[in-house]
Amino acid sequence: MIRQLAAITGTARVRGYLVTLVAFAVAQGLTFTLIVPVLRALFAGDASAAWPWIGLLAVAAAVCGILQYRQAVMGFSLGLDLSRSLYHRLGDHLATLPLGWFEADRVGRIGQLVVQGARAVMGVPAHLLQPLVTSYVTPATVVAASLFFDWRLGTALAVGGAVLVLTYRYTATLTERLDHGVDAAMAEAGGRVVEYAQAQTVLRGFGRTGAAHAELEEALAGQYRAGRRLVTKVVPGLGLNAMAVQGVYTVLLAFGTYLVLGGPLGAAELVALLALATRFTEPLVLAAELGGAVRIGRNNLNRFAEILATPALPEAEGEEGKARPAVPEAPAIELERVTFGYDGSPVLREVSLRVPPRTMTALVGSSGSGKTTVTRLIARFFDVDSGTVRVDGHDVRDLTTEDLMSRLSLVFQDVYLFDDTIEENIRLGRPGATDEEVRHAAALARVDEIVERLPDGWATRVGESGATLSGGERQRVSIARAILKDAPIVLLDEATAALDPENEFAVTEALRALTEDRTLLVIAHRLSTVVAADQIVVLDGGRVVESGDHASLLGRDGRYAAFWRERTRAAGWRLLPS
Ligand SMILES: Nc1ncnc2c1ncn2[C@@H]1O[C@H](COP(=O)(O)OP(=O)(O)OP(=O)(O)O)[C@@H](O)[C@H]1O
Repeated sequence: MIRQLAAITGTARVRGYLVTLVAFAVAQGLTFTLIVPVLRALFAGDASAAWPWIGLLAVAAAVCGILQYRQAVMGFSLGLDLSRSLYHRLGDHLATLPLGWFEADRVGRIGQLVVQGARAVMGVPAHLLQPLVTSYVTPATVVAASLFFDWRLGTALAVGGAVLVLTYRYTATLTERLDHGVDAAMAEAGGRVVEYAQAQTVLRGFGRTGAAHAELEEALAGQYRAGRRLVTKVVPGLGLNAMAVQGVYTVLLAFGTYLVLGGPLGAAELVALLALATRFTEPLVLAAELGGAVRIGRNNLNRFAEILATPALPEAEGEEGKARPAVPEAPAIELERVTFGYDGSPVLREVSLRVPPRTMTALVGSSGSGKTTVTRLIARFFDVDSGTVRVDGHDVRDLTTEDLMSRLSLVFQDVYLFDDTIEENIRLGRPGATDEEVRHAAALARVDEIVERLPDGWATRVGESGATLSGGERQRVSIARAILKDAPIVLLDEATAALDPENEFAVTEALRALTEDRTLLVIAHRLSTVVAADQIVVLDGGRVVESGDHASLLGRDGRYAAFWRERTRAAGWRLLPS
């Protein structure tokens, strides 16, 4: 855990904190132990011999107080720096990760980690390291200092301490294994509750009202079972710990009394022994209780470390803000024998296609044939396994992210709108755009019609993820963004969901404004788009099986002709002889 902390905030900071902590714990142990000479002098009736020790005790207590203050300040500031540094490093690293890494469940987990995990990690120095270090160093100092004053006293405390540490270690291992089970069961139950809440529309729509949701019930039962197993182990463990404390205490008392009666130990030492035993067991009990919290802290640090260790896409060298000129005569988009798989098995196999500048290419194919994957590779969400993806004649790996993205507008189906005004959501397309330019793009995408209906017009916030807008309206805002961005190449995934006639018309108009005089690669779902394309590329099982224009492909009577017949039948169209 210390190594992980050092990796995040720097070795020197952590080392400085640990040194202060150890100094504080030693000072605390010495302060406790100085009671021995004081008591010894007082019991001997020699007050003048007691005063120097009392003076030393006061100095040690003052030093201890100063060090305690110092380590507390250092611990809290280290915690704050830790969370700040984690946020920064996480933010910097996320910006370099492949876009394809950001799947919905990952984003959810990052959210959880940032909110809960960072808070837990923040408390690690002050709430975990401090008690842990003092729990062991203070008793060890007490033992060492007692040995100096009286070897029998020191030996008795050392043996008692060792018995307690061993007992606590044993009970900790009993619960440690079960802790993992409880963690997993709690995570599963938490996930199921969230899923249950999110799936309410579906559940109610299919008559599954009330609490009857088998997966949730099973997860909650699993959590209960894991909790019970933990209780059955923890309670005996706690009992064993308590018995060990009482046992050590009793044995120390009996042993001390025996030594006093036998002569070698004085009453002062016996009182000191019992007083020290009390101070001594407290930190050890605390250390035993901290086991679970240490594991949680370590797990959270591990989760952060895992994200930070995710390799970034290698970034090409290039001058900031400077785009490479397009290679003359090169296709705007070119895939050359591209093979790619998300997790090993290829999803695209030897795919080659060329999209000349200012033409429209339609990608068609059955669900899962790889259409979306082609567009993701062009936008470099991932790097290809083999082959090359070129934009304006350059391998996308040779373009900086900024340069590549300045050439592309992505209009995909999962439109993300921020909880801000429509205007600001559109401005995301080009942050430096003037109000007039934003309004102009909005008008071309027919977003101004939406704004007229909103209660506060342009100032209306669209809610989280644009929740107050319909699917078609959200898409129009995303098209307005792309119009404002004014990139020469547009990658478009046409809406599959049926839009109402008004939205359908508006979206078609908006797309016309966006795609005019641009290079367009579209995952086509509408037959009118397919017919209008300069080139149609048919994908099947990750391979290009046919390409050409509508008439030539129909004439070939192959896969495309079959696709066309099926789609026209489904849409209620009749295929007219050409
Ligand atoms: N992030 C991912 N991780 C793993 N596999 C994926 C991922 N995205 C897609 N796939 C798989 O890759 C294959 C191609 O998916 P892709 O989304 O490119 O197809 P598609 O032709 O666009 O399908 P659809 O028309 O249904 O959107 C599918 O088998 C899919 O399960």
